This record gives sequence, structure tokens and C-alpha cells, in this order.
Amino acid sequence: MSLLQVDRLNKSYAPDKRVLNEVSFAIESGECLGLVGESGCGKSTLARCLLRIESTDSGSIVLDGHSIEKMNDHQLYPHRRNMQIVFQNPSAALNPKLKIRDSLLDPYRQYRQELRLQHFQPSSEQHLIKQLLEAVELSDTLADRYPHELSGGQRQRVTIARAISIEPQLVVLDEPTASLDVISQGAVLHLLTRLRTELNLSYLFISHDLAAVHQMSQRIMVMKDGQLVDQFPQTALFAEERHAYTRELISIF
Ligand SMILES: Nc1ncnc2c1ncn2[C@@H]1O[C@H](COP(=O)(O)OP(=O)(O)OP(=O)(O)O)[C@@H](O)[C@H]1O
Repeated sequence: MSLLQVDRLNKSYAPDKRVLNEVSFAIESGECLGLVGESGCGKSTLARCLLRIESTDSGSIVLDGHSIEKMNDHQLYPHRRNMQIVFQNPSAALNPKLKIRDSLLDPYRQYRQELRLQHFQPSSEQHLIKQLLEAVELSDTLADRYPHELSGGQRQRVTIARAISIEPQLVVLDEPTASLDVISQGAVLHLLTRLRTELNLSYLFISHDLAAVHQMSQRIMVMKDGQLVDQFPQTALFAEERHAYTRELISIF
């Protein structure tokens, strides 16, 4: 059984225009699935629908054997723990009034009663902060700072640490390096790959950057105007049978 199975998902914001059109795919446990497509094709909408931040019109979303597409907030609560998201802009994702330690601990404090952590084994909140910052290669002296006292790359590492703090099975990475300079981009991609292996995470890695998707993913999907036009193993990116649109993306990367 796949960790995530999505079947014929449809979503419109206006009656005459589908933003997601019959989207079907699966993500296996421990896998990074890349999603590439030009701006406005529907990638972030798909991410928001999967995480049930946004409602869907039809289709099914099965996470770890549970159909979540129609669950109410109460039913969704235990499943939300199992899927976390890292957004493009870490500044918007962190509350500017909270110290890093409190932002980091937010999901842990919310779910601590039902958590059975495998990787992080904290003896105290302070210990967890240390483990989390270590996992994303940051000094624990940053815990008492506010977000504006960190660099963009450090802030994104904090949002990654927060996402993995409750050991979800699935992490949706929505353009996680788009706001970073080239050197920080490479370092964060490297970090994400290491964390996936160490914590056996599954990623949906969303980007308009085909080179980054190619580097990170075992399989790749290509989206155009709300439809998945191509899905293939990473090694088959340059194969002859690629969709014309995929070839167009290759020609500009
Ligand atoms: N809340 C909304 N209300 C109405 N239309 C929306 C809403 N959110 C997105 N859209 C529209 O849906 C389409 C897909 O947007 P989406 O943000 O999912 O694309 P994207 O592929 O993630 O783009 P980008 O790479 O620029 O982030 C766009 O035409 C966008 O204008």
C-alpha cells in the first residue's frame, strides 16, 4: 500500500475553470516525489488540497490507509500530525513575536500526548530543541532569538526542524529553497535528502526548478494547466518517450 494515494482529484475556484483536473498519483514510503510545472499550473493548490487546508470538489486522498478528503476537523486531527508542510517563505511561516524555541515546540506541545517518537527521544523540551536544531545543523544558541535575528537560510532550517519535530510520514515541500541564495539552496537540499533517509520521510517536493527536482527525487511528475501530463522515474527524465511539455522544460533547464 502506498503512503499517499490520490485519485482523480478536481478543484475549481470559479465554476468555469478547473485548477486541478483529474489529478492521480501515489507516494511510496520513504520516497521523494518531485512535482514540476510553470508558475500558476496548480502546484501549490495541490499541496493545500492534500493537507486539507483547501477543500476539493471531487476525488480521493488516502493517507496511510485513511480516506481524508471528506473528514471534518475533529476526524482530521490525528492525520494532520502525519503530514507537514514547508512553505517557500520561512519569514511568513514563523511568528515574528515568538522566540525560535516556542515556534519549534508548537507542534510537539500540540500533539505530545499521542506522540510515539522513534528518532527524537527528548528527556525535556530543552533537550528536544537541542536535538531538532542539531538535526538541521544549527547551533542551539539560536533558540532564544527571534526570527528577524536569523538569516533566511537559518529561518528555513527552523521551519524544516519544526515540520519534522513530530516525525510525520509525509512532508510537502512547496518551493522550500525559492527564497534562498544559490549556496543556501544547495545546502538546504542536501539537508533535506539526509533527513529523508534518517527519518524515513516521504516528500512531495514542489518546484519550478527542474534541476532541483531531478537532484532530489526518485520519481518526477510534470503538471501543466492543472493536469499531470507526465510521470516517470528520475532516471528516465531524458528518455525519448517524455511528453512534449517535459521536453520543453528540459530545454530551458
Ligand atoms: N484562493 C484562490 N482563489 C482563486 N484562484 C486561485 C486561488 N489560489 C490560486 N488560484 C489560481 O489557481 C491557479 C493555480 O495557482 P497555484 O498557486 O496553485 O499555482 P502554482 O503552480 O503553485 O504557481 P507558483 O509556482 O507561481 O506558486 C492560478 O491561476 C491562481 O491564480
